Amino acid sequence: MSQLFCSFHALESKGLLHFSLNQQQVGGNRGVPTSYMANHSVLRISSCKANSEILDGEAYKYYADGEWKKSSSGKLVPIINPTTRKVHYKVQACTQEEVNKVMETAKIAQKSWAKTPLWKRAELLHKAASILKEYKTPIAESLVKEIAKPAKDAVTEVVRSGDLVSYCAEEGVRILGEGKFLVSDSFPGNDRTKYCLTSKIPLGVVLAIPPFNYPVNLAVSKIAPALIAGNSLVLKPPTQGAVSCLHMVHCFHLAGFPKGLISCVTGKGSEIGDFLTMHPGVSCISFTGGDTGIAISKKAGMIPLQMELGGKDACIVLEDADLDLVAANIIKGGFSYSGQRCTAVKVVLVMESVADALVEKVNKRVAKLTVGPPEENSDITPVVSESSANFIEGLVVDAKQKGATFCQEYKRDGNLIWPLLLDNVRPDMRIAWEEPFGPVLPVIRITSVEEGIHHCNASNFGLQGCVFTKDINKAILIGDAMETGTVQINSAPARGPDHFPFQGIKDSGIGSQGITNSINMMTKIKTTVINLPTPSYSMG
Ligand SMILES: NC(=O)c1ccc[n+]([C@@H]2O[C@H](COP(=O)([O-])OP(=O)(O)OC[C@H]3O[C@@H](n4cnc5c(N)ncnc54)[C@H](O)[C@@H]3O)[C@@H](O)[C@H]2O)c1
Repeated sequence: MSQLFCSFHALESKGLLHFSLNQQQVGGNRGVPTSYMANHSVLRISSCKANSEILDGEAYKYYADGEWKKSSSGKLVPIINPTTRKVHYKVQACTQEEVNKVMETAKIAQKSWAKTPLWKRAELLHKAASILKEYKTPIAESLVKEIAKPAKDAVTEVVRSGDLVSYCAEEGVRILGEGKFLVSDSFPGNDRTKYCLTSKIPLGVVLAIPPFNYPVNLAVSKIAPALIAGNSLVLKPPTQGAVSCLHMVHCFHLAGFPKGLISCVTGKGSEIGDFLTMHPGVSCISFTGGDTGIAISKKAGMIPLQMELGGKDACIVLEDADLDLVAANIIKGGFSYSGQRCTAVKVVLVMESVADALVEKVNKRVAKLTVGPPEENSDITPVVSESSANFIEGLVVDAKQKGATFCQEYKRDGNLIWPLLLDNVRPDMRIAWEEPFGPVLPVIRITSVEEGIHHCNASNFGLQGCVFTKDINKAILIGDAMETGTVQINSAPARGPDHFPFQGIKDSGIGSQGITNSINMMTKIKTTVINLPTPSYSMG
C-alpha cells in the first residue's frame, strides 16, 4: 500500500495537495478520483496529475479551450495573503489576444452545448458538484490564504457551492423543460388560427465576474445557471480569490464539460477588465461587486445585465424588540467574516428608549469575539487588503473627529482591525452612509420609526434591511416602506438560502439573483407560431 502514496511538500505548502491515495481508484472523464481521504500529507496519484496540470512552477495557469495554459504575456499577477501581507500565490496576467481566443472558442462551444439534451447538461453539473465537495479542502485552504476567510467558513462556502450547483441542475430541468402554449382568439378581433409555442433559449456567452468575498460561491451562482440554460461561460475571477476560483474551475474540468465551454481568464482589471466587459462576443454579464458594477453597466453594450452591488443594510430596532435576539443578530450580521459581506448589517437604527440596553448587550458579545488569523478560525480576521484597512480607518477617524462614542478602543495591526461599535453616530458622519466592509458598525439612535425608515431610504443603496419587533403588523408596514430588495423580519440580512430571490434596488443592483431567477435571466424567450388556414376550436 505504501508505494501507492506520494508526498509533495512543495505543492502542499501551496495548499494543493491534501489528499491520500487509496486503492479504490478512480472514475470520471479526466481521471478524477471517486473518493478522497483528507489525510493532509499525501495524495492520490490521479490527484497529483490533476494538480500538476494547473500549476506551472509557482504560478497558476489560466483555463481555456479545455486546457491549462501559461499566458504569452510572460507576466504574473501576485496575490497577497491578507494575514502575512506577503505574496502567497501568482496567477497569469492574460492578454487581450488571449481573451479574444477565449471568446471565439466559447462561441463555438456554446453552439453544440445548446444541442446537448437538458438531462445531460444536468448530469454533468451534478458530477461537478460532487467533485467540488470532494475537493473542498484545497479550495477552502486557498480561501483562507487569499482572502483570510476563517477556515470553517471557507469549507462551508465550498460545500454550499456544491449544493447550489446540484440544486441549479434540478431546477433547470424543471423550469427549462416547460414552455407555454397560447392561442390567438383571446385577443380581440382574432379567431383561433394561430398557436403560439414559447420556449426558453440560451443567450450565448455569459461573462461572470464575482467579488473577492465569496469568490467560489458567487462564481458558481453564475456558472451553474448559465450552463444549465445552454450558455457557455467565461469567468474573470477577482485577484484575491483567483486561485480558489481556478481550483473550482478545475472541478468542472474534471467533470468533463466540453472544451471551450468554460474558461477562466486571470489578469489585471485595468488590462483585461474593460476589454472583457465591452467585448462584442459577450451576450450577458453577471457581476457581483462594488461600484465597479455601475461603471460596467454604463460601458456594456445592449446585453442583459445582472448586477449585485454594494449595500448599507439597515437594522431598525423598535422598543418592543427582543433585545437579546437583536444583539445576537447584530453580532452575526455585522461582524461575521469581519463585516466583509454585501448583506452585513451596516447601520443600526435603534429607538432611543432601548438604545442603552441594546448597546450594552452588543458590547458584551463584541468582547467575546476572537481576533486573529483565519487558520485558527478566529471570528475577526484581517480584512482583504491594506487599502481596504486604510479605507475603514478613514471612516473611523472621521467618526472620531465628529464626536461618535467609541464603545471599544480602535485597534489595528496590519490588515487586522479589532471589532468596533460606534454609538451616537450622526448623519453628518461618513460611516452613517458609506459601506466600511470591515468590522466597524455604527449605531444611530432614533426617536421615531419614521426617522429610521427615512435614513434607510435616503441611502443610495437598497440591498437588504431588517426590522426587529414583536408586532408583525408594524413589521410588515415598515418592511413595505423600506426601499430595499429584501427585508428580513426579526433576523439579520442574508443572501441565502441560495434559491431565494436576491436583488438590490438603486445603486445596489440590476435584476434579481437566486437560482431560478438567474436561470431565467440567462435565457430569452423564443416563440414559434403555427398558422392554421381555418380556425380550429377544441370541442371536448
Ligand atoms: N450585492 C451582492 O450580491 C454582493 C455580494 C458580495 C459583495 N458585494 C459587494 O462587493 C464589494 C466588495 O467586493 P470587491 O471589492 O471584490 O468588489 P469590486 O467591485 O472591487 O470587484 C468586483 C470584481 O470586479 C472585477 N473588476 C475590477 N475592475 C474591473 C473592470 N474594469 N472590469 C471588469 N471587472 C473588474 C474585480 O477583479 C472583481 O472580480 C462590496 O461593495 C460588496 O458590497 C455585493
